[in-house]
Amino acid sequence: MEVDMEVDDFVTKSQTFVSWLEKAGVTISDKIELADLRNRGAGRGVVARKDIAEDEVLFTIPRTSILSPETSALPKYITSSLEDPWLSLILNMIYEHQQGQASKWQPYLDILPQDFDTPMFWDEDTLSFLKGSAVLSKIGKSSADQSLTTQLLPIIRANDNLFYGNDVLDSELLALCHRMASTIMAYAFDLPSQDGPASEQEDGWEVDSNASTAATPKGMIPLADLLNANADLNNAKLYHTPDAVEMRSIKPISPGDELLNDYGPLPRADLLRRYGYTTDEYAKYDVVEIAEDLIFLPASKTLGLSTSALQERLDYLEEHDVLDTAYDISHCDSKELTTSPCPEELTTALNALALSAQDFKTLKTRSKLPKPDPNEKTCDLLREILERRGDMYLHNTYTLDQNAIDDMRKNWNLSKSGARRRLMALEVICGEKQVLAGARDWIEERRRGWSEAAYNKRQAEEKVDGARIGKKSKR
Ligand SMILES: C[S@@+](CC[C@H](N)C(=O)[O-])C[C@H]1O[C@@H](n2cnc3c(N)ncnc32)[C@H](O)[C@@H]1O
Repeated sequence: MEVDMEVDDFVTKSQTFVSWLEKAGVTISDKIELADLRNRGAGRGVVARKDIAEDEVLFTIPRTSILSPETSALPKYITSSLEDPWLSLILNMIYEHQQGQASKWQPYLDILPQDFDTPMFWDEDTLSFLKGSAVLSKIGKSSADQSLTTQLLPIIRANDNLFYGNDVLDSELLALCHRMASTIMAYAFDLPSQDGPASEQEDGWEVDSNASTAATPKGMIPLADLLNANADLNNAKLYHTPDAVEMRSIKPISPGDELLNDYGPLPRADLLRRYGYTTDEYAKYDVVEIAEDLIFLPASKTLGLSTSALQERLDYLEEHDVLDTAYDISHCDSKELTTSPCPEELTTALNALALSAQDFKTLKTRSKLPKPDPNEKTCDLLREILERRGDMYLHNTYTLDQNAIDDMRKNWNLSKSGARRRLMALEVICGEKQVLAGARDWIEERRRGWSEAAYNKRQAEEKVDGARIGKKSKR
């Protein structure tokens, strides 16, 4: 009975939303429709009803229907003190949410999620399944609590004529702020300025996700944000025109196929942190982040560098923009020895550390950097660094996790959020361990290449020497 009511509610909300879109001036191609994808754990999505060619407009949304600080009925002066566009949008969404039926966006707000699977909402026990992943330090619950509490709550309290905050506890308001923040993280788009050169383009311009900064204005774009994502099957893209946004196909789409956006090359840890889900298609973007404290000091000890010598080299690398607080190790093909799993900056830095005092002095005099290609010494250092990094996970092997994942996928009830979250955590961890294992294999392969080359060289030298001796003895 409860399930049926839930189904009805889901369907009714979808229908009300679709009727609202029409009233809001959204034009939708008759080749697509909203779909219920809960059976594959993907909520709502948009699917093709008919064949769609490349570069067809799938829907157009007037800028006036985008929910943003520009369009919300919340007076502008309320958010004028907020420099962060995220905070501004959170406040505008809270305002529109509290307006209920009086809000222009109510049918849209009604279909947005109220619960999230992002680690921000996990309990400590479930979070412990992510042990070892750098994502744990990026969840940022306490810093979010801090900025929401110190920047938004006072504005809500001070404007009780606009917000319904007075009969609500701080903890409830904070929970509402978090809900809106998480919605924005998974649903909002960057909104490029209406002015500027891009608006002169005739065909509209696509949002360049690389150009996104913390200061780029954000907005909630109804329907555009109902597209799910797939790193491999991306077939639609959002374009901006001066007065509207358009979703267009970027390849032919067949009836029944889902319209899929691309959230960018996100490792599964970030997909989980921002969107609260993981899929295998994003496994290729998995990385292992290694913090500097696991790298330079331990490497200097292995190399027998004094503290002052280490500092001198780090200062030099800093001057040349090579130092970072952390480096990402990525997937690699261990047979493809030219493509390293380590970023060039890391290899360059380790090569600089491994130089003799005299060679480092010469490098400095010439104001040069070592090549980013690892040599035998740096490979040894890298091997140690990867070992140390691997020790941060619960088990330094991924077979155990892979078995657990297979078991969970087969036998666990994944409609329960606890089970789902544990599975996603394990997928993240297992992916990272696989990256580490690949990097280790790559290093071993490289070392094998060197040993073989050294062996062949020795053999060749011995042959030459043998021939010489032979010649001598003949004489
Ligand atoms: C921009 S919304 C897409 C619309 C969403 N499905 C809904 O029902 O509201 C992003 C959210 O959709 C879900 N999602 C997106 N792509 C997915 C996929 N390939 N598989 C499962 N869930 C996905 C995630 O929960 C994510 O946080």
